[in-house]
Amino acid sequence: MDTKTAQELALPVGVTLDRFIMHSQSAFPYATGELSQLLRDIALAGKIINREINRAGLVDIAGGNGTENVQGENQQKLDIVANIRFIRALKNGGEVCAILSEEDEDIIHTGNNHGKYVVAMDPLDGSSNIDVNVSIGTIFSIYRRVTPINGPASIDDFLQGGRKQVAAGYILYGSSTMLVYSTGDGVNGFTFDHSLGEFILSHKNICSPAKGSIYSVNEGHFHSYPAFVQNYIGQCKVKNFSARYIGSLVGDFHRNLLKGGIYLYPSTKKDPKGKLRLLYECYPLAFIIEQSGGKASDGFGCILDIIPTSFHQRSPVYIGSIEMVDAVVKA
Ligand SMILES: O=P(O)(O)OC[C@H]1O[C@](O)(COP(=O)(O)O)[C@@H](O)[C@@H]1O
Ligand SMILES: [Mg+2]
Ligand SMILES: [Mg+2]
Repeated sequence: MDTKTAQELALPVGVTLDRFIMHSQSAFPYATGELSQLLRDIALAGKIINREINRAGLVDIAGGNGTENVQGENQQKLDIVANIRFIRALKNGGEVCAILSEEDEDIIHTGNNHGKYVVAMDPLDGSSNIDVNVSIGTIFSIYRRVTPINGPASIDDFLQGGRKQVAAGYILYGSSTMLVYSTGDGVNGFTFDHSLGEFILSHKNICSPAKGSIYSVNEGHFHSYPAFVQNYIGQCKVKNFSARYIGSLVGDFHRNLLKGGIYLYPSTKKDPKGKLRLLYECYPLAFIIEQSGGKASDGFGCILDIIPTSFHQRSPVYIGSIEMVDAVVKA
């Protein structure tokens, strides 16, 4: 008979997100728990959206909705479902006084005027991949409000600039579901354990490798990219780098964050400002990549130093391993 120790018989389940948040909070003696609660609300919304995504093909929430968002893009049903689920979770959580979403033109006031935080979000990233079972995600960015508590939030709360984010992250709905975030003290990743219904710490203190050999860019637009980008793509081919592009920013970003690589969405003749949105795509991922030792540039300077002027403004973005981002802007 093979006798096992208690430890072997009952392997620890690992550190739950809840415990990790509590532990991180205890490092800040004056913390009052609102940001911790907000992170839990985001995790809850992520679990609900994950469930909706997993069963989208079984219930009638797959495909287009026949409506357009403020960007003039055709909304997928899941774009709208994810948007509603996130807004509801943040409203009910009580810590967020206002939300800016890719799917809505203007600020969404939650009615929690006592709330200290505002959230900018891309509820469903990689919409073109929803119906074809390719990884998609949610991206979020959190600011402490600058307008007085107990009054309504305003545009000033959202146009503070990327370096004023107090936390940011994403949820990746892929072969596993992961929540990756930072509160300015390193980057950690949590994998969703369906059987427990818990996010469990699986990637502690993620560091972006300084070098990489993966480049992610839509080469279909090659001829309308600026010369330095065309040069850089040429250099990647000469060096036999691997081209990996799934068309979901969160999925491409996450792979390159772990393995080393660069994601590029340059300006094009059609979109001189690029495609991606500064406040809820570029800023939050730039926050994560800088916290992990990588870099995010618009081709001229750091993404986090761009002064924001409008809710849905776009920016070219080159993000990933520091030596690769330095190389593209010099190409
Ligand atoms: O089809 P393209 O032009 O390569 O663009 C793909 C990019 O656009 C996006 O889908 C934009 O995000 P949304 O899906 O949230 O609108 C990114 O996820 C992706 O990297
Ligand atoms: Mg997006
Ligand atoms: Mg989106």
